[in-house]
Amino acid sequence: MQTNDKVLKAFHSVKDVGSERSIVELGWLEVVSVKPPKIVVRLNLPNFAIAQRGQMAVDIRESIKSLEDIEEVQIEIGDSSPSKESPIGQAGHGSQSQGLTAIPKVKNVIAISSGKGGVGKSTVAVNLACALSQKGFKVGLLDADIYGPNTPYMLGVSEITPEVSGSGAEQKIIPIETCGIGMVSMGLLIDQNQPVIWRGPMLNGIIRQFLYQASWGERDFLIVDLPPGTGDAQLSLAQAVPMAGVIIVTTPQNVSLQDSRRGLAMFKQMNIPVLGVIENMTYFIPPDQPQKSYKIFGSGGGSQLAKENNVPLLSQIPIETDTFSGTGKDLPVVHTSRDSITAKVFLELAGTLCNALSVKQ
Ligand SMILES: Nc1ncnc2c1ncn2[C@@H]1O[C@H](COP(=O)(O)OP(=O)(O)OP(=O)(O)O)[C@@H](O)[C@H]1O
Repeated sequence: MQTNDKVLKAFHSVKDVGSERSIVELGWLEVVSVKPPKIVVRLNLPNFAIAQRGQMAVDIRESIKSLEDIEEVQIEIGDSSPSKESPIGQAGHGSQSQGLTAIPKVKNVIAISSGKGGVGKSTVAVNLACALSQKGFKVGLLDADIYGPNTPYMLGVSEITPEVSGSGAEQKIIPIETCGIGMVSMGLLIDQNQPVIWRGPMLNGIIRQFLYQASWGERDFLIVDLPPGTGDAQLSLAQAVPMAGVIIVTTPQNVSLQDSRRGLAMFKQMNIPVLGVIENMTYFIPPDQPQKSYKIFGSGGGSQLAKENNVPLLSQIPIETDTFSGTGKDLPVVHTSRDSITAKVFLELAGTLCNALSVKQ
């Protein structure tokens, strides 16, 4: 029989990246119960270390292999009681700390969100995923935007239906591997002719299925492209999985700011780290005069939103014709035109993100 002390010893190798000290020594890990073959532990992380929880969950799972009789570990986050879900619509008061389940072998879950549609959220999600993959990371992309699932088009795989492995309760969706990333889109599995009103309620249940019943395998990053706004998808995701954080995409004009503010406030309320703001369509680069740039949508929106919320402005992305995707045949600019200004901006963004999350490059 394992004692709490013996169990704690097994986790001495799980460390805070910043101080390189064990989370046991730092007092961030508590053993809640030991009932072989299962143990329950609780991670009480200070704010500055929250972004590491995905990696810590993976390391904790790895560490239990050294414990006799223990095959399963349930990881609670924060000082909450086990697995109580807040009903949709009432969450938002620290709900990211309740009953979360990490995806095995998936380290950093990053959501890409925006206040309103059409600002380039999917463009950012797809190109950021490709940029991280070009840096040598294993990257997954979950397109959770059931209202406008664009990523299959942006990756040129809209005609492909993902394969399923196993049978019965063991069935798993196999991500489509393309452009260096593994992608699963709800759009490929939900009938797009079905009225939107039916698709909304379905979302709550299936977002978990896409998180846990896709065979993601080992991924350093899982980028989640959320629908615009502050709806069920955001809440479902926040209540399911520990997230490294969320990135808010906005455009330079002030009109998109009000919606972005609302979105950002919601994530903050749910204790999800806001990693920063990305301003898309900051300036237009004419294809025939690449040395020129025009601020056709005004300026200042991204930096204002970042400043108001005390988060960094992570990146300013230009408008380039190579980035535009509209035909289902245009692959992500980071994949097709590595020398373009936009590809370089995305690669820089990937580096900034790794630094912010203390991920070694
Ligand atoms: N920086 C850019 N340069 C050129 N075209 C862009 C850029 N950003 C986005 N676009 C184009 O604008 C359109 C909308 O972009 P995208 O689908 O990424 O927005 P979205 O915020 O995800 O929209 P939705 O909320 O409808 O899913 C697409 O055709 C995309 O190719």
